[in-house]
Amino acid sequence: MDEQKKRGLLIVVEGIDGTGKSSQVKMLADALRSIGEDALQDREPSDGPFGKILRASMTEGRFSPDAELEMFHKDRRQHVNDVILPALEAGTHVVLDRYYFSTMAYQGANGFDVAELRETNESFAPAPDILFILDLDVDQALERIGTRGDEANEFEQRDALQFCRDVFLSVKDESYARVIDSSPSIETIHAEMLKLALAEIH
Ligand SMILES: Nc1ncnc2c1ncn2[C@@H]1O[C@H](COP(=O)(O)OP(=O)(O)O)[C@@H](O)[C@H]1O
Ligand SMILES: Cc1cn([C@H]2C[C@H](O)[C@@H](COP(=O)(O)OP(=O)(O)O)O2)c(=O)[nH]c1=O
Repeated sequence: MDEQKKRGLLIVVEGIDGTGKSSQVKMLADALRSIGEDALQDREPSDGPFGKILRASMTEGRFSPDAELEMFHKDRRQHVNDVILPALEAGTHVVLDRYYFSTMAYQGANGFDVAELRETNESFAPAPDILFILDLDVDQALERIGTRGDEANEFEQRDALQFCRDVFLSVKDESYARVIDSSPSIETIHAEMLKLALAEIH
């Protein structure tokens, strides 16, 4: 009997802007493929139709908070059904840059109830097999993304990012969560994440 193909792992990378998510997701997916694992690198907002609308709105003008939240949920439903679940069932690991924890954080900072956001998302989106929480002091993160905007904008941005950092850390005790200090070098962080991912895969 041919061996049942093992289901892929959903590996999620979260953290505030500037913690190194995009860098780490690419390095981890590349490293897994280099050792013969099937791995898909992906992101939310996704590259699907609703994700494209959301990304365009970041520069062309934001939706109202309610409309934006609905669009994130539409994007995630389509992404889960058409991309994530099929890949996992085919035995492919999905290494994801942002997921519903970012909804809890950023739409939570926008006034929505964080617990409700989690409940709504977990009613249709599978929990991750591993969640890497890239953690970094907000001021260090702002240094990295180089946005030293005008004073008012900076305080507002800093407060929102602190709220987001606290939301990400609020799930650190879940069995699938791994908090990663993001102040060391990119290579040091990558080595730690790869080791933790391989421990779950094998
Ligand atoms: N561990 C790190 N140490 C120093 N700089 C980093 C580190 N990780 C990422 N960076 C830099 O910070 C910036 C944001 O990285 P990026 O991967 O885009 O983060 P994110 O996707 O979380 O916003 C980039 O210029 C990147 O080179
Ligand atoms: C996935 C997701 C992202 N976002 C926000 C976080 C980012 O500011 C923005 C775009 O995501 P992204 O392209 O990852 O921006 P960045 O490179 O700055 O991380 O969308 C939400 O507000 N809610 C969500 O559910």
